Amino acid sequence: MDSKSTKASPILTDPTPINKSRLGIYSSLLPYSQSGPSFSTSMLTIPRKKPTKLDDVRSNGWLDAMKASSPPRKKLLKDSKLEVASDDSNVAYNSWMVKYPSAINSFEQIITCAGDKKIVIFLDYDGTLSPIVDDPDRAFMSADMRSAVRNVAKYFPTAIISGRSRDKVFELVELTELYYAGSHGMDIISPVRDMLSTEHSNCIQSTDQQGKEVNLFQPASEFLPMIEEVFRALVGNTKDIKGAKVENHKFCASVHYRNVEEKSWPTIAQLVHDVLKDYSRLRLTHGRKVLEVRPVIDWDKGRAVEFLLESLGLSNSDDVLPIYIGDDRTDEDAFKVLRACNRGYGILVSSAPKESNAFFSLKDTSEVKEFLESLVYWKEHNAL
Ligand SMILES: O=P(O)(O)OC[C@H]1O[C@H](O[C@H]2O[C@H](CO)[C@@H](O)[C@H](O)[C@H]2O)[C@H](O)[C@@H](O)[C@@H]1O
Repeated sequence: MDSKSTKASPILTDPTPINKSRLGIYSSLLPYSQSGPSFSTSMLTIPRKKPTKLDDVRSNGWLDAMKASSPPRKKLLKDSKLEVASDDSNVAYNSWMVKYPSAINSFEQIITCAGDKKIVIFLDYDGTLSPIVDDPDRAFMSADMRSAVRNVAKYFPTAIISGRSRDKVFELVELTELYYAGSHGMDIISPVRDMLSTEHSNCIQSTDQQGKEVNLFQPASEFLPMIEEVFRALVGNTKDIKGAKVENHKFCASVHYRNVEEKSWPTIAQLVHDVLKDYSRLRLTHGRKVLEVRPVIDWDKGRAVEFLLESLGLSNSDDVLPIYIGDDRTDEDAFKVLRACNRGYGILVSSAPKESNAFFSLKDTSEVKEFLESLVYWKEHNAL
């Protein structure tokens, strides 16, 4: 393996105060700020409440984020009150779709805009290619979805960008014709390009499972032992919480609370917080009923999209139309990149209204499949 690097590392040597804010622990929100009040205390005596065990996660916003982290599953309608509520949510969803139109209904508009441009497809995995299920180990992709992705990849360069480890997502997708980025884009396999490997630090030439020469880019490689250590601590700390599950995704770790009783959410959040407080170079982000622990580096799914476009020789080009389909908060970083450079489209998969940087929406994984199939049909029947 030949490691060449010249460009600055994306690793941020973050000073502690910034890390605290990244963790959501703003000093002004802490019950007992170390810095003290900015006005004279001789004028005013503020009675201070004794901190309780769960104050950290109540004050830093983790709990609110956890409650809002995934749309509730549809309940069976048993009475008329629920029917009214359902009608209301349909109205809310339909008016939300004015801002985020269906990518299926807007298909003509999308392909008109594509014109002769080269379409590049980026796909998230969980909630996009496989429906959200209770057990992350059983989030399988249907055979029809696999076939839709395989067909899309015949005509358009296609990459999967997942929060899971690259190996895990490859095991689930099983398609060798795609490019894969695991650990929220912190572990990327891309085609060999000499120019690229000298521009990015931590980019090395390697071989993939099929023995093909590839570029392996791992901007957070130095965090590997730290994530392993934190993973063990998280497993230990949460072992008595019924339903909790911790996954090691190589450059990040996930703590799932989907199967944990809601009354124990403050406890699990506090236990994760207790581990993280000793790691100022790690931060926490929120996914769908999952707390995600990741390095404080200037790298995310958006940067991964830019990197992959560059690896494919398709960056800075007006004849390229990237389309990114994803359902999660981490996908917003990719939507933002596409919106900021004013090319390509983010498509949010959501059955509930939520603010997004995407341009279009799809309701669920079956609509994702339909959209991918439409692209293939269009390519086979209309494109040159
Ligand atoms: O970037 P993604 O490919 O969407 O991965 C994000 C997380 O996905 C998985 O968790 C989510 O899906 C599970 C299976 O449906 C579900 O049980 C869980 O509640 C969801 O959060 C994965 O297990 C996580 O590690 C990923 O970070």
